[in-house]
Amino acid sequence: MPEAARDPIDEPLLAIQDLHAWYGESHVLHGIDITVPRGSVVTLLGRNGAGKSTTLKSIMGMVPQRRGSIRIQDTEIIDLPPYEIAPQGVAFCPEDRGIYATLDVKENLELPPRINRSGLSTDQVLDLFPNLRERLHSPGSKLSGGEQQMLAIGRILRTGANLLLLDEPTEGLAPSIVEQIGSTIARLKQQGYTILLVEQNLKFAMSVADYHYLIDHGRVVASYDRRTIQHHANDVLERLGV
Ligand SMILES: Nc1ncnc2c1ncn2[C@@H]1O[C@H](COP(=O)(O)OP(=O)(O)OP(=O)(O)O)[C@@H](O)[C@H]1O
Repeated sequence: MPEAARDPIDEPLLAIQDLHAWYGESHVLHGIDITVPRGSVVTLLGRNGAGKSTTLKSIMGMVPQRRGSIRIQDTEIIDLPPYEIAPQGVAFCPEDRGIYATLDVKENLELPPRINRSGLSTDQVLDLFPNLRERLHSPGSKLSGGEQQMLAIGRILRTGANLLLLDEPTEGLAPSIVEQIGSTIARLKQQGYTILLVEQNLKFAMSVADYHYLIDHGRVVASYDRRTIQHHANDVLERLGV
């Protein structure tokens, strides 16, 4: 089939099948199936405790007990440790953003190792987030929530990852900053990045994503594309408990 005629869903960059995960005795994911096409933005929606963060952490190898299949392109990563998963081109931005309070913006940015040469330079990250350029020598503890989020995203762009896992990037941010994060995600998508993000803000999710998975009690209970989610927005809001 010619490249242009192919449906992107045929070319998943990330494919998760029958993923189970445990914290000790506690079985929290019960057979998750998710496909993330290359170059798409996909959201995981669901109420608190549904298993969204655990899904991202499982991809990154940060949940010690997991079973099923997680493939990045053609590589099975379910049994790999995090330091072997990152070189597959995947990076994780945690919900707490993971900014080191005593390091300044430049030091925080330059901390993670590069996994390949396609990683952005510090200058390129600062072009993407001009606010950070003005704060280059401010310690992490003095940054606003929005600046911390931009720094957290900028930091993973430096690594050279092309699959970005973002855990609630808009949480606690003012509407104007949420808008900036939305524009950044759209720009990253245009540049060819693939993004899987956890969101509770449905309006934001609908504005940035191509596909959505609704998670409840560790299972995918519904999935939507850009068009179908419009028809089910009320239903989804109810399931999010907002
Ligand atoms: N480190 C942990 N140890 C034990 N249980 C955990 C741990 N982290 C999460 N859980 C539990 O696993 C379940 C799924 O949590 P998870 O954080 O994946 O949910 P979530 O959908 O991301 O919600 P939230 O937005 O509240 O983080 C919840 O019952 C939670 O209490």
